Order: sequence, then C-alpha cells, then structure tokens
Amino acid sequence: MLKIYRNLKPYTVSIIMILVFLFLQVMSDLYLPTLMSDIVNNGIMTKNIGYIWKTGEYMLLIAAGGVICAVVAGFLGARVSVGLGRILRNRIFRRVENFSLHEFDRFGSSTLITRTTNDIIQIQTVTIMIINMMIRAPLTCVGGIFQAYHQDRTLTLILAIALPVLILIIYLVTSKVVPIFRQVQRKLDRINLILRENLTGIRVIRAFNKIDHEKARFETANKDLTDTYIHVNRIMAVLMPMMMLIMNLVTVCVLWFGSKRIDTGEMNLGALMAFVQYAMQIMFSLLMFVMMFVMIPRAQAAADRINEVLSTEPEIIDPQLPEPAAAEKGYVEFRNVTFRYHGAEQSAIQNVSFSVKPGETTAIIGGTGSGKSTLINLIPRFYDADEGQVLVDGIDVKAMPQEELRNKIGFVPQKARLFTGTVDENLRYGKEDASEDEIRHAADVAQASEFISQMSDGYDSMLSEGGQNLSGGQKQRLSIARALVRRPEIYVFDDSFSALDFKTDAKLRAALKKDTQKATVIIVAQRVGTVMDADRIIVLDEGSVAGIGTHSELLKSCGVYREIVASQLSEEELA
Ligand SMILES: Nc1ncnc2c1ncn2[C@@H]1O[C@H](COP(=O)(O)OP(=O)(O)OP(=O)(O)O)[C@@H](O)[C@H]1O
Repeated sequence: MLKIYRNLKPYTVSIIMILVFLFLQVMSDLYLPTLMSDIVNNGIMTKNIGYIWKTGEYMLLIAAGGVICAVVAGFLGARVSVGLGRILRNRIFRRVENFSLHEFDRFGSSTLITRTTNDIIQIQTVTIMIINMMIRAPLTCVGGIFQAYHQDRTLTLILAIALPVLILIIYLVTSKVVPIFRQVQRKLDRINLILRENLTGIRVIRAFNKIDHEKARFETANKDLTDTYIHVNRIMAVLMPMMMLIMNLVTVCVLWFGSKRIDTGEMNLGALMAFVQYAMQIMFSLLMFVMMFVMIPRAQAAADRINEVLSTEPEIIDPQLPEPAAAEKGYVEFRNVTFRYHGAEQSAIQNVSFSVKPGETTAIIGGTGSGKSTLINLIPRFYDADEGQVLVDGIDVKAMPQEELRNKIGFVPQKARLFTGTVDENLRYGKEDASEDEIRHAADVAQASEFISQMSDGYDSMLSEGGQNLSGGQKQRLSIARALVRRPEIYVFDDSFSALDFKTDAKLRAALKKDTQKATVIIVAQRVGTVMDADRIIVLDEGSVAGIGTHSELLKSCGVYREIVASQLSEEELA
C-alpha cells in the first residue's frame, strides 16, 4: 500500500490541506460536548437564559465551521483518490505496453484487465476512507479520552475496560477476513477470464452447442465467488452488532455510575452528559478504525496485485548504448539461434542459422508447431533469443533501440488484428502522414481496393471491434495493406495468406513481388504454392532447420520438404 501511495506526490499540497481541515473539524467536534456541559451547568441549572442563548449561538457557529471543514476535506479527498486512480491506470498501461510477450504469457490478459480496473477502484475507495479516517479517528479517539478524563476521572475506568475488549474483537475479525479478501480478488479474475473467453469465442460455443456447458462453467465460478463473499460478510456481520452491544453497554454503565456519582455530589449533570458524548465519539472513532481495517486488507490485496505488475521489469528493454544505425538496409541474419519459451521443456527453435538479403524473398515452411512463428517473432524482438544472435542490418537486435528496429519491419501477424475506427485509420496505423495515393496503392497491392470500394463508405467505413464486420480474408488483406503503407525495409508475413482463395493469393503475391522488389521479404506459409517461387526456402522441422534452398534444390536434397510437397501437390505438379 505504501508503495502505491508514493504515487500521491503530486497531491502533497491537497493532502496537507485535507489534514488541516480534518484537524479543525475534529477540534470542533470535541469542543461541542464541553460547551453543552457549560450550557447545562451554567445556563439550565441557574436558569440563565442569556447564557444559554450566547453559548447556543457559539455552538452553532462552531458546528457550522466543522461542517464546512468536513465538506472541503471530503471534496479534496475525492479529488486526490480519483487522481491516484488515474495515475495508477496510466502507469499500469504504460508498463504493460512495454511488456515483452513473455510477460503477457505470464500474466494473461484477463488479470491485467481486472488489475487495471477493479483493483484500482478498490484502492480509490480505500484511499478516500484512509484520508478521511486516518487523522479523524485517532485524533477523535485520543482527544475524546483526554476530554472524558478531564470531565470525570473515575468514569474513565469504564472506557479503560471496554476499549481493550473492542480492540481484541477488531484484531480477531480482521485477521480472519484478510486472507478471504485475497481469495475474492483471485476469484474475480477467474470470472473475468471465463467472461472474456465466452465473449470472444461465442461463435465456437454456439457451433459446438456448448452454451449450457459454458453457462454451468460461469455459474460455478460465480457461485464460488458469491460463497466467498457470503463467508466474509458473515464474519463481518458479527462485528457490527458486537461493537454496538459494547457501545450500548458502555453507555449504560456510564449513566449508572455517573448518576450515582451525581447523587453523591462528586459529579455534575453537565459533566455526565458531556462524558456520554465523549464516550460515543471514542467508540465511533474505533468503529471508523474497524471500517478502515476491514477495507485495508482488501485494498492491500489489490495493491499487491498492482505492484506486481508495476514491479515487473520488461525483459526486453532498449540497450543503454545503442550501436549507431547501420548503413546497410534489409539484411537479416540468424546465427545459431536457440529459443525456449518460459516453462517449456524443449526449445521451440534450436541452432537456427540463415541470412537474408534485400531484394530476396525467403519463405519458411514446416508442419504446425515446427517453430515458424517463433522464429519470425525474434526478428522484431517480441522475444529474445536464449543463445546465438539475431542481426538486422548487421547489428544484433538487442543492441538496437526497439523503435528503430521495428520501424524497419512491416509485420503482418498470423491473426489479422484491426482496431475500431475507419478503414483509412487502420491503414494509416503505421504511417499517419501517408498520402491518399500511398493508402490506395497499398490497398491495390493487397487486393483490398475492390472490397473496400464496395463497402458503404469506402475508405471511411467503420470497422467494429477487431474488424469483426469483415471476413477473415478481408481482414488479412487490410492487415497486409497496413504493413505496405509503411514501406519498410523488411516485410514479415506470418502465414498471412492462409485465408485467401488461391486466385487472390496468386494475384496478391504477384503484385507484392513487383511492389517489394528492393525490400527483404520473409514469408511464413503452410502452402507449398505460396513458397515455391521464393528465392530461398527454409524448412523447419521440430524447431530445427531441415533444409535451406530453392524449391528444386530442396526437392532433391530435403526429405521433410519432399513429404510436405507430396502431401499437397499432384504428381504432375511435382514433375
Ligand atoms: N507463448 C507460448 N508459450 C509457450 N509455448 C509456445 C508459445 N507459443 C508457441 N509455443 C510452442 O512453441 C512451439 C512452436 O510454435 P510456433 O507457433 O512457432 O509454431 P508454428 O510453426 O508457427 O505453428 P503453426 O503453423 O501452427 O502456426 C509449439 O510447440 C508451441 O506449442
């Protein structure tokens, strides 16, 4: 929690003002019972109406001052806590944006969303409480005890017995609820995960008639969370009545012993009335403490989760001393590269070496899971190689600022990802200042012009979340066009033609060849037809290079390639 509160630095002045206003409010609260005691003793008992009016007006003034202080402190407190929420959300967002894919794999997106939303709201709520209570509760408690003692020393003994009992109860309850609140946060994560999977996979769920199964899965998680909430609330439910019981018992005892003391002339009525009020104020301040102690563990669980994200150092960071930009352009080289995913037993790629020159098309082919995507993910440094080196333009990618590296690359991922916005905005994603001609040309090459012109507003047509109002092939073509707009040195296509029909695939590759003549093109593909005319084909088998060469060379020299070809092409095509 304290670590989280370091983010409050910009609000130091506001917090000091809040503390001052709260201090004044507590002082006014503590002063009122003494004034009331004066009215009783010096006004009512002596029937001095003038004194009653005068002191009454004074009391009103003090009370009004207290209310104004409370309102200003409340207003400032709300601003500070909401501001803290904003700072934390920004920090998490910035940190997550810098995460390498390893960190994404480790956390998972559902929990990152819960941490950025729900957890921060927890912190916000508790912050308002802490700001309000942190000073008010102890000050009222200590001030109240002091004033009560001042009114009557003997009656203070009742408080000396009741307060430790209250504190013990608070301790017992909070030590029980802290771990349960941690569980609540974890269970919320699980609900979010199921919800996310259901929303994104709704088509699959319907197609497989799994609606009932998913309902049951959600219901189980929902019930689990509800049960935990009920459990914790049950414990909490005991707390309030216990507190109230003790408070009422204290009042009864104070009145009982107080009236006896008045009887014997050891105490006056005003002092007793003031004492009762101070006893109440002390108890209520402890109640406030309880509320805080109940909320803090929950916020602590949220704070731990937020701190975990904020303290996770991205594995992939820019070099301290980047190498000067290379004069060469479009060279990619793998030198004995081995890479293993965290937690995986085997390397996803082992000892891979090859080099690629500008003006060449290099294709990577292999069975599913052979490591094709893994291999090309190392070029833009989505992951770092464990052994060996990946060089772009002769410089190790680890020695290059990420922005400079990624500016060189036009990456088309396996799964076309588009963003909410117009077609034009999506195509400009990598180059905002692209001219209209550049946008249209890229769409022409990607064979996307035709379907874009058929859309209701052409290039200004809106795409829904993730481009859901487009077909798979249309999405792929837009995502290819988006990379083409940037005119990078190196194009990387990760199985980006898989959703296209053969005719469009062939037309697109022909147009692409013309358009990217001077660039370096790396294509990952499953279809032999897509890679056949590449200048160089790299055949991957279980993460290792099984062969490198042209189509005809590999047909002669590489068994794995022959098998892939045989499974896809007819005898005549092979001949
Ligand atoms: N994020 C990840 N965490 C752990 N293991 C992974 C991860 N991504 C891929 N793998 C594993 O690494 C291996 C290679 O996967 P990769 O995605 O590179 O294969 P691929 O050749 O591109 O397959 P496909 O053609 O089916 O896309 C697989 O065994 C896969 O299970």
